[in-house]
Amino acid sequence: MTTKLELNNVGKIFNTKSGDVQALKNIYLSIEPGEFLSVVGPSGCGKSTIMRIIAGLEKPSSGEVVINETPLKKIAEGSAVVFQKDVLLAWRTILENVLFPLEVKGITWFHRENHQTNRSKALELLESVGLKGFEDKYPHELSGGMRQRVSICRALIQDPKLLLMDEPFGALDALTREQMMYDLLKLSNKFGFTTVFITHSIEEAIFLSDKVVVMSGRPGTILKEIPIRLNRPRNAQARRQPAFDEHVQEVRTIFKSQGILAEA
Ligand SMILES: Nc1ncnc2c1ncn2[C@@H]1O[C@H](COP(=O)(O)OP(=O)(O)OP(=O)(O)O)[C@@H](O)[C@H]1O
Repeated sequence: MTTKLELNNVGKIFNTKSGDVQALKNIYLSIEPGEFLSVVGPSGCGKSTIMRIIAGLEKPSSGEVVINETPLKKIAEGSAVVFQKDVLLAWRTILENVLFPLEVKGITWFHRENHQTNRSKALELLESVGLKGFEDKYPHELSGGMRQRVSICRALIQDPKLLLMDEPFGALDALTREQMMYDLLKLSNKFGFTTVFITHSIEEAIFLSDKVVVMSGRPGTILKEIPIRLNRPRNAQARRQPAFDEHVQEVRTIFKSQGILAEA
C-alpha cells in the first residue's frame, strides 16, 4: 500500500545566533495514497523545510506528521528523497550508485540470491529513464540530466511508498526538464507511489500534480490548495487544455495579490 500523509498544524522555528526564524506556520496538509502533491512558493518560504519534516530529517517545533495514521517519530519508513543536486558517489559506477541504498539498508546486493534480482531491477529502472548502456560509466561521464535520472532510479530501487522530491529538476536546462517531467509521470503511473514535489515552477507543478499547494512568503503558510482538473494519464496535450492555463492564472493571481509576483 502506498502512503497516506497528513500534516497537522505543523510549525517550525529555527533558533539561530541572531534570533528565532519562524520558517513555517499552521501547515495542514492531507495527501491520499498514490496522490501527487506539489508545493510552490517563493524562495525561503519553507518548502525544503516541509520536505525535511515529512522525511523525518527535521523535527517540527509544533504540530505533527502522521503517516498511515501513525505519528512520525523518526525517519519516514518507506520514503525516498531526491534532491536538487544529485548526490551520486563519484567512485562508483552508475549501476553501483543505483544499488547503493540497498547496501546501506543491509540488503547486500552482492549476496548471491539478491544480486541478480536487484541488478536486473536496477538495469530495468535505468532503461526506463533512457540510460540503458550507461550502467558501467561513472557519474562524471554523464550530463546533469542523466545524473538526476540516476538519482531517481536510486530512489526507486528502494520501492518507495512515498517519494519526496525537492526541486529535482531545478538545475536542469528547459528541454531536459521537460523530458524529466514526462519520465516522472510515466514512473509515477507505473509504481503508484505517493509523491510530494517541491518546485518554483507553476507550470511544472500543475502539469504533474493532483493537488498544488501555494505558499506565502516567510513564515510559510498555505495560501491555497488547488485540486488540478486535468485527466490522467497526462501527456504533452494536457498543457494545451484550457484548464491548464486557468490553473496557471489562478496561481499567478495569488502570487500577485501577495506581492510575490509583479508584472512589468
Ligand atoms: N537549519 C536552519 N537554520 C536556520 N534557519 C534555517 C535553517 N533551514 C532553513 N532555514 C530558514 O528557514 C526559511 C525556510 O528555508 P527553506 O530552505 O525551507 O526555504 P525554501 O522555500 O525551500 O527556499 P528555496 O526555494 O530558496 O530553496 C529560510 O528563511 C531559511 O533561511
